[in-house]
Amino acid sequence: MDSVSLHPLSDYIQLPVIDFSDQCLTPGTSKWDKVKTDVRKALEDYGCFEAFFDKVSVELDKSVFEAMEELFDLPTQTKERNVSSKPYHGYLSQDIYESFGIDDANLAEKVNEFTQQLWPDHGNKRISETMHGISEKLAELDVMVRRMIMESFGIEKYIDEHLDSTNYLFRMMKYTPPRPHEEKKLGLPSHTDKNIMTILHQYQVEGLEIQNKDKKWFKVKPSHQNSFIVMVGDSMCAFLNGRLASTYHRVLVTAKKTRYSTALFSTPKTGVILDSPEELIDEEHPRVFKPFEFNDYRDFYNTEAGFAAQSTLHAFCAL
Ligand SMILES: O=C(O)CCC(=O)C(=O)O
Ligand SMILES: [Fe+2]
Repeated sequence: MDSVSLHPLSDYIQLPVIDFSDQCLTPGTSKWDKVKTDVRKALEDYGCFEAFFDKVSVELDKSVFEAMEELFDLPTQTKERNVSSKPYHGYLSQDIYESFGIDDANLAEKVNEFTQQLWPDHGNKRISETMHGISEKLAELDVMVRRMIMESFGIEKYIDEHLDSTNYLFRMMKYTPPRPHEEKKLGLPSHTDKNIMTILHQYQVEGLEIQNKDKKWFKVKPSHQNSFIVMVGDSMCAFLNGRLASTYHRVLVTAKKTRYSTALFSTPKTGVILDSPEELIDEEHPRVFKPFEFNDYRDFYNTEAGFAAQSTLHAFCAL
């Protein structure tokens, strides 16, 4: 982990805010095309944007927050029962950072399996419904954004195949506040997400920071409670032949309050080979990456070389 003392306190950035709350936001409408243009521009400029999305109601948001408090309050031994066959998909704990993971969180039975890991007798219906509820809604947002991105690059004919080749991981994060004598603490070091797209949400306590094109760090402060930060991951970057870059981000905690956040990651399914459609490769845009399988990429990230690389994606598969 890089040393916190190297990080001066960052300024705030106002990311583009894009409104996804319109019930009539459907493909083919002029409203859709306008939002699509904004999404493409924001992702070219920042690799991320703030989505205003009121399909996640204030009540649901509150239930997710309360459920997280309850989950993280469980004894460590219980929390460690959240395991997954995939590395880094289960319960993790390192220094001030702790997190749970739910594979295929948009499917009710998979979320039930998660609560059954923690409460083997009868699961936890309330928490299952809450976590499934938010994952389902955020998956809708993810699908809209990916559809817009693909349309904007003229590769809409691959949308169904692309959507079929991915699944969702939902993670819940807790960051313990720095001790009284500490000004700040790095909760997550600088990284790009390895998956396709990520939708992040922080609960009241800030800490998420992103790097802009000039490599300067900025604190992200969403402008609404119903805001979600939508980010390009390395797999989307590779799929688009590098036409959108993934965003470097980190969590630097300065507040004296516990920070909770959630993330929905759209992720390539096991066995799927990530390759750019031929429409995105021409003389002006030569092929940037070799095709790859996502698990191989994640395994590479877990090696010393992969973790140390300035860009894991380039180190792994750049031509
Ligand atoms: O907690 C956050 O806001 C960010 C989490 C994150 O970047 C990640 O889990 O990859
Ligand atoms: Fe991340």
